[in-house]
Amino acid sequence: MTILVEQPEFGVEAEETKVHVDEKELVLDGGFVVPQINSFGHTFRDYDAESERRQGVENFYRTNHIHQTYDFVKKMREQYGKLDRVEMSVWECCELLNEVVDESDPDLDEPQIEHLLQTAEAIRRDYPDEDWLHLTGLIHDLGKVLLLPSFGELPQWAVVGDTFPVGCAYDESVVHHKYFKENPDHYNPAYNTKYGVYSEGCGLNNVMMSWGHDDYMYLVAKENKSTLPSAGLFIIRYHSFYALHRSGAYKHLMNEEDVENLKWLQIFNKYDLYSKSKVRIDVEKVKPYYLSLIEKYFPAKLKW
Ligand SMILES: O[C@H]1[C@H](O)[C@@H](O)[C@H](O)[C@@H](O)[C@H]1O
Ligand SMILES: [Fe+2]
Ligand SMILES: [Fe+2]
Repeated sequence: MTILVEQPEFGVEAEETKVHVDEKELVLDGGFVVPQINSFGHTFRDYDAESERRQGVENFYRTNHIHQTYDFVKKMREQYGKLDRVEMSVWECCELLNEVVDESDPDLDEPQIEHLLQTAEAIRRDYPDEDWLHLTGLIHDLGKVLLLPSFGELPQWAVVGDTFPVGCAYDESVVHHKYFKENPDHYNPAYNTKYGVYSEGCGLNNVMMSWGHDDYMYLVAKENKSTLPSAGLFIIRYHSFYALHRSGAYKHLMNEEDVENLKWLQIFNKYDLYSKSKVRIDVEKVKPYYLSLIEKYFPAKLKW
């Protein structure tokens, strides 16, 4: 089933999506209600709104932008590519996420497992036949376990937040862009031009993204031979790449397959972002369904 609304153009906020307008909220034809405000009374992804989370989120992005360099990402990819830390199932990993708090998110202070289930269940209601997309919703943020001791206890700036390419100029649409002025790559002529070390249409697969939960979870899914379709893996890998999927930056690096997959990512993003709420999901009730999907698309035990 398809959502019978036009997808917003790049850079156009969801409020402008052509849907039924009901004073405070928007109803997508599939049934999903896009709220106008988050749990803190602000519009979503408003990084300047005065709220209890604002300063912490800005500090987070400052450190993130200073430290995410080309060399750092290369090192992390090599290190984590070994997948030699933990062995466990996908569901065990979901349960671990209960311990995790994300300091980069202005819209959410609930335990992460709630967010996973809220995303997955909202997608399931509107796209009942796309079971791969339900599972993608459930697992897209599992990479945040990198914050936990057995996964190397990485600092928040190396795990969460929006992602962006390294090895070429940092685009102005990246949240709190000004802090890149403190990043050494910003002054390196090999890395600070539009293309940097890349070329027109080279494909995102050849681009190094800032290191975090997206790229890590993609690696885990791919190396453990998940049978999720390419769009599912793409969503996991680039769901935090707002500069691309919301602002349309870096499109010159995409190839044809990326263009196709981006359509699914933009659908997914609505559910990832706007399902964040205080409404709890009954974990035990939905667990059997998700266990059956995990069994369909993943081996019983994965290397992490
Ligand atoms: O703060 C959030 C959070 O870390 C999400 O998991 C990530 O996907 C978003 O891009 C980011 O804005
Ligand atoms: Fe995420
Ligand atoms: Fe998410």
